Amino acid sequence: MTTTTELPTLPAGTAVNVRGLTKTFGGFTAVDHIDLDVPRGQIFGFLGPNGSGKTTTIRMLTGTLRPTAGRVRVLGEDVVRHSRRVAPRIGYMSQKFALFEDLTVEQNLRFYAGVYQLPADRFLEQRDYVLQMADLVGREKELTRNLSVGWRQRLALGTATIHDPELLFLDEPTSGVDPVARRQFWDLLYELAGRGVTLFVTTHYMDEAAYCDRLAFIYRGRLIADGSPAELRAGHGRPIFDVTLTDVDAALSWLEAEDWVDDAYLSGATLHAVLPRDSAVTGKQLLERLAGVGFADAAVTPVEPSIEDVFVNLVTAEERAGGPAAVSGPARA
Ligand SMILES: Nc1ncnc2c1ncn2[C@@H]1O[C@H](COP(=O)(O)OP(=O)(O)OP(=O)(O)O)[C@@H](O)[C@H]1O
Repeated sequence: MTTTTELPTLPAGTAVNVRGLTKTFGGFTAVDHIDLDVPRGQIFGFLGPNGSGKTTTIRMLTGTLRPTAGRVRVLGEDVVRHSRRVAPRIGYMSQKFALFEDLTVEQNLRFYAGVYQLPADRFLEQRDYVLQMADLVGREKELTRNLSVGWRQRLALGTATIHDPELLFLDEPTSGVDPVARRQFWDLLYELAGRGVTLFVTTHYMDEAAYCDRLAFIYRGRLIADGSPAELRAGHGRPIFDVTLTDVDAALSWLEAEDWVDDAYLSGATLHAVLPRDSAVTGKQLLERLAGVGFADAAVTPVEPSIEDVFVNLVTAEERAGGPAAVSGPARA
């Protein structure tokens, strides 16, 4: 049942404050007692694999889905009780880009300005800003259906910000676009953050984590860590070696079976071998052991943990501790 008691006062600098947020669909728990605090003016990255509960969380934060339990406060308002007060102050760019294909770029912007009841003069001001910010100047009259995915993504950002929101939720905004367009899109997000907009961004691209001020990891509906990228990396605390060689699959199997190796997995084209926190095994010894079992062409380099390493480590720990059985739940109702 949703809590309806008055909530205690929050520090002024908090954009999102969530306690015990839970959503169940039938017998399946998609979001499981999440606590979150997002400071104003920050880029907050909400990371997790497909089906981990990111969209369900965002929908509860934006007031479009009622929580099964828990408290949600956005910009100081209780979203469950006062979603109408919050709506004009937030923007939401959904995973599927809610754009009208048969309308032009400008008509889409005008439509969303209408949804937010922007006065005509304010619309003109905001339209000019959004077109310039999203680099859409000159494309005002183009039909949305004729735009490439990258341009649609920019237009979707434009429609989500046409009313100049204080807080913007972006659900996998860079999904399905090439790495160059992804990088350029992040530049747009930095521009918005530079104007003081708080950004809550979900992604399953681990490299995008580095662009965020603060991160939270969700896995199977549960929050398994949060902190700044530096804090999360420092918390990893175990030696990692990058292993390059020809027979990656065989080396992976061998490393996984060795009891002096904590974890081994593919990281891009190379292998990462994670040793226990108190391991005395050096890179040179690891190389010798690999050579000793026939991996003669192996090269070993010590590396600092990336955010992906941190996430793999957390997921492994969660699984060893016996988390819920399946990442995917039932089909959507
Ligand atoms: N309306 C619904 N009815 C039943 N199950 C649902 C519903 N919405 C979401 N789910 C399930 O809840 C789980 C979390 O889904 P959610 O969309 O929040 O994940 P996600 O992390 O956003 O992943 P993706 O990026 O793939 O959308 C999934 O197992 C999904 O199938």
